[in-house]
Amino acid sequence: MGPETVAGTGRMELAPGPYHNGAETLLHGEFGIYPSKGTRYALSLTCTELHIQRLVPKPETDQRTVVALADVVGCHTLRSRVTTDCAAYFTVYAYPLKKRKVAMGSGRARQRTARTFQVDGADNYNKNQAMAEKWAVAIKCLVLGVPVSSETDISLSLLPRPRRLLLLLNPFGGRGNALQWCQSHILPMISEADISFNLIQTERANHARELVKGISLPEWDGIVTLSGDGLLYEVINGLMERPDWEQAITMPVGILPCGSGNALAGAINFNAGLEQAMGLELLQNCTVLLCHAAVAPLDLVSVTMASGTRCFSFLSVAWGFVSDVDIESEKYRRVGSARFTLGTMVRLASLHTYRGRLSYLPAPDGPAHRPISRSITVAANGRLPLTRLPLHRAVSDMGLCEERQAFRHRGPEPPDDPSPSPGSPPPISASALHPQSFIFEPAPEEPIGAPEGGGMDTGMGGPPDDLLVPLGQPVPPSWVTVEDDFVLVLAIYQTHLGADLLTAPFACLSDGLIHLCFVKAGVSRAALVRIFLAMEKGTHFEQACPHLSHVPVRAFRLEPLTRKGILTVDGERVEYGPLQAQVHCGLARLITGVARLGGSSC
Ligand SMILES: Nc1ncnc2c1ncn2[C@@H]1O[C@H](COP(=O)(O)OP(=O)(O)OP(=O)(O)O)[C@@H](O)[C@H]1O
Repeated sequence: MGPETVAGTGRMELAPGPYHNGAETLLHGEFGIYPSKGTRYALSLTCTELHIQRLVPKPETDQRTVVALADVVGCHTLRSRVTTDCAAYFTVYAYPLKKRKVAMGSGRARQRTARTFQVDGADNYNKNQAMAEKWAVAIKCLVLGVPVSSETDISLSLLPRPRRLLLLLNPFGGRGNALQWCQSHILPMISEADISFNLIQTERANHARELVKGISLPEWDGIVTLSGDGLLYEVINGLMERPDWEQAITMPVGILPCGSGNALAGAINFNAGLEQAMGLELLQNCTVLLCHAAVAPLDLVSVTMASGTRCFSFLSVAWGFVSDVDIESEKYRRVGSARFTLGTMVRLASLHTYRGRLSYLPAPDGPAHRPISRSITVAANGRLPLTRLPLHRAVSDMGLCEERQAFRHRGPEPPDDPSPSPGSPPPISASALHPQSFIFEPAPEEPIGAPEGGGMDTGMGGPPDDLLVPLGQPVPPSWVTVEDDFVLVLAIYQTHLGADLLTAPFACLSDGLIHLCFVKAGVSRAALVRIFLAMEKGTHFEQACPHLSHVPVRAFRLEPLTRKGILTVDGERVEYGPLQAQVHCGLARLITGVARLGGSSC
């Protein structure tokens, strides 16, 4: 069905129906375009798309442009500097993925499009402005996940107030181009999304950690790191070290990948259903998602070392091949993510094995979802100054100026429901993927749960590790122990180990599971290479390599018996020696940009 004249109005409008694949049309109207060339367009807005159909001059074909709202970051209303112009305007900012010719890389990039429509149906400005605002509000609501239907009375009061984000940038992350990417790609986009921000460059390791320990949290709607995974690790641990950690850790955190590994960004990209991406494409994807505001619960794993040090990890604990490559490849940092390929080749040439004892508490068939009561208070007693970029050049150059929109507070966020999403994939059961290992302490009849004595209290902040006993004591009888020679042991809780390494495709952000993966000695170099190559697509488990095992667990203990080695937590080197860990389901909140059941907005 094509455009039709709506009776009584004399205006060409798009009618809902098969034209929009059956999706409900929320708004439709006919507008000019800016700069004006006499061209007229019919616009139709559904929950997921903006359809743009040229009407005058009539196109020879029935071609229309469809803008996916998933690619839209914001919409602004504008007015002409010419006072006699009674038209109002609105601009839609979108970043669709486009193929481009490049010598290397994926050959895709998001390209900014800013389309400005002229609302001129009425003969006075106020009426045209009200219509432009209605469109801008509807588009922004859809981008932010505010429910809108054709019955909704669309007005400014539907919109939450603009978000305030604390951006922390490590100028030395990855290849050191975080600041440049921030200025050229991130800040223009988040300004178009009406996000206020304060950008702070870290000056040293642990700066971000100290900073988040001291900030006034109600001033912010989220803390976002512009670096690799290491800076977010600092933020998470800084929040957990606060006396008010229980409230602090509910602060939504986000990541804009400017590091070399970018594992969590890879997981966020995957969670959003986007194609695997690297470099600038991944950064653009994550920035678009950040503009979409949706927040999801994120599992944290509490890791305790022999010295009693406890930290909170969102990604992985690694020993052997993975941690060796990670730390030894630091010296190739200038080549960016290729440092891992280089490091892998060097390590393969001198493949080490490590003897160790690995004990774990297998996960029961269902995911470990423990609801955590949380609420966020939003106050407006700004302490750190908020900065706002001047509006994007393209707007001010056009002879139009930005409308000031009076955003109204919607009051404090209601407590969100951290209950499991019914849509999440079922967990892989321990029995389905049980490793062919020598088991020391089988005790299948023991109930899985807290050990006698109620678990371990570290005396530090954070929730008690109710599944662990002190490192000096034997693991509870319900645990399984494997003693062997390993090439690598990797406890991973997100899908990705690097932006292009889909290591645990079955993992979810908050499935309450630690995916314990290990490769035992005896694996050939060729088989190991095949595993890592297949990991790019996440098909390595389909190879049925007898040396590769995966067990979903709730807690584990790793006791290295080889004297020297490297242990990492989220890619950061930690003391070498015994350590143990347990998962805390959905303890943190991650800005994912994709609304899921149980999620919320920041
Ligand atoms: N200004 C700074 N100077 C030196 N080190 C810093 C600074 N800011 C942060 N760091 C430290 O740099 C380390 C690396 O940072 P980050 O992990 O963010 O980048 P990366 O290593 O390039 O990325 P990835 O972890 O994804 O490989 C972290 O341990 C962090 O604590």
